[in-house]
Amino acid sequence: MQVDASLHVFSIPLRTRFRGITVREGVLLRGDAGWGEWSPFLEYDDATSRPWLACAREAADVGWPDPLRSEVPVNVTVPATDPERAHAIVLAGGCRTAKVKVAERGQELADDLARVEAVRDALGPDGLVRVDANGAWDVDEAVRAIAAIDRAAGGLEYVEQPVMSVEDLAVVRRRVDVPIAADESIRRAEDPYRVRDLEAADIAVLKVQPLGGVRACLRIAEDIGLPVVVSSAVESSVGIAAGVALAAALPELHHACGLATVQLLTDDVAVDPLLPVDGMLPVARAEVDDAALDRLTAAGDRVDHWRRRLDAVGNDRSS
Ligand SMILES: O=C(O)CCC(=O)C1=CC=C[C@@H](O)[C@@H]1C(=O)O
Ligand SMILES: [Mg+2]
Repeated sequence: MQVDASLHVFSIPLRTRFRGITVREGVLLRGDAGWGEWSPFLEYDDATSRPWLACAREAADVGWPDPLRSEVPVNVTVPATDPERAHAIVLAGGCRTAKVKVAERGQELADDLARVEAVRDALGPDGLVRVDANGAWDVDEAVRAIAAIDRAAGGLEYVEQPVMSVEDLAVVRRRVDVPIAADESIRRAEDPYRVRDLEAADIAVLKVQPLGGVRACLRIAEDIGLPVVVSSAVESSVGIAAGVALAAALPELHHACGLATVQLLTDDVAVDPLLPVDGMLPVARAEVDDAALDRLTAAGDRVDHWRRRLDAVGNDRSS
């Protein structure tokens, strides 16, 4: 049993391995405005994890700006899995846009081509296919792979972070016809605005936890001057609600968002999990389900781990 009822450590297995993880852990914090989620990935250091905490505190203590829309279009997220599974995930997802992971370590370009072909087959000709390489290619690999994947997909909406550095991103953007989206070049960069200054991307992917919350992201969206795709960090519905709040408060939203990732989890902490209906998520806070909290409570040593981590990040004032 946990002592502090306003703090809860959860552990939820994933359906399919995603970004190297099979279980999602994090902390739910309750404040005057409701629940917030703090779930920096396990390998992140204290400084990297601090904006994630600002996002959780905004949710718990203050709440979010008023929404400008009542629902948000989303993509189904397809892990770097085999074509049959990718096909089934897209069919089950019920979305018109699919985001497909490519360039996974240990796989070949042929694996990516087979996966995007299967995704296109499942979506039909009118759906949109986008891919995310998480910066795994060098410039020449990216140029070759993007052309091949674009053909296999029957046309790509965009490619997210094909190469890691923002300088290389700018070079790739000038050598391919497919639009470029920046993710790590914004959320992991010392200066997110170099993407704008180097004209390195056509689209900005914004994630509320790594970038410090809804208000912080609204400022970035305004200053960066690019169309925005709000994407998740594979949170429970409590964390996803913050991303939905950002997508709902953006003055303009032209693309589906990467916020349907509760589908990647085997369970959730909410009474009504934030799952898409006809490719749309409702703009709503997640109501936490006490029975789910009990069911999904992390083991004692993991609770201790997260409490220590929270103390370190909360008390560290070095930046
Ligand atoms: O954007 C989506 O469809 C889902 C979220 C997603 O892809 C990611 C969430 C968290 C970590 C990342 O590896 C990954 C991404 O790079 O965008
Ligand atoms: Mg990405």
